[in-house]
Amino acid sequence: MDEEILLKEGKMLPVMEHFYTIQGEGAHTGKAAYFIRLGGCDVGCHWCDVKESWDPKLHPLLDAEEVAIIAASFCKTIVLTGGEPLIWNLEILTNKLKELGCQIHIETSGAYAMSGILDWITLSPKKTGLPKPEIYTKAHELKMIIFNNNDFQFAEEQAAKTGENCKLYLQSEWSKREDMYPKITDYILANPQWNASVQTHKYLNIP
Ligand SMILES: C[S@@+](CC[C@H](N)C(=O)[O-])C[C@H]1O[C@@H](n2cnc3c(N)ncnc32)[C@H](O)[C@@H]1O
Ligand SMILES: Nc1nc2[nH]cc(C(=O)O)c2c(=O)[nH]1
Ligand code: SF4
Ligand SMILES: [Mg+2]
Repeated sequence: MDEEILLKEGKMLPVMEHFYTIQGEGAHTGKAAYFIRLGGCDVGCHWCDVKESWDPKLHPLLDAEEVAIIAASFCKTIVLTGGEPLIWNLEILTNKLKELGCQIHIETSGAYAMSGILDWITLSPKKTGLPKPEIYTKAHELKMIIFNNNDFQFAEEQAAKTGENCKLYLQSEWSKREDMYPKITDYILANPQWNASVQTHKYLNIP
């Protein structure tokens, strides 16, 4: 079968890397998890910390079920990330992970249609590629990146679209952390429905 069909069916996926580490961000910070990072993203965040992921052609096409088997052999908490993982059909990968007893988390901008079985959805909306409307009420946590002062307003606009049980996080863009965490702190103290998220893995020097 040709590559295009295998990708469309989700039998093969462009995998940039897969690794066992500790979830560094959001509600599950501190939890051991196996990360599967899929290549491909056209959302274009100028501060993206994984620009090497953007071109899907640079990453090998791997058999989705084989990757699932490797991941589940390390840990039953799996984080799908990228790149933008929802560019791809996640059905075969997530069906296999469920068969193997995994809880499946996803890190997504929400800019593409949902697919597969997802137990925990971390939605991180971007102005350059807004989420599809259907994902807002499905998200378990909203993680807004604060790069400048205008991003607080954008965070509120996005939070207004989420469901009532969605946890709300503000996370500084990494290079702006010294400027932005004091502002994020003041904001959260005045608006305690928000929580702070920090990229703790970057302090721990782990992947
Ligand atoms: C690399 S993205 C991959 C998943 C998906 N494309 C997304 O943006 O949600 C994983 C997480 O890292 C965040 N992120 C990316 N670059 C960052 C940076 N420079 N500082 C802080 N967070 C960043 C994203 O907003 C997202 O929550
Ligand atoms: N440790 C660790 N935690 C993370 N949480 C979200 C990440 C991502 O790049 O999606 C990430 C990552 O790259 N490493
Ligand atoms: S959507 Fe995610 S992977 Fe894509 S550029 Fe933005 S932060 Fe990077
Ligand atoms: Mg990361």
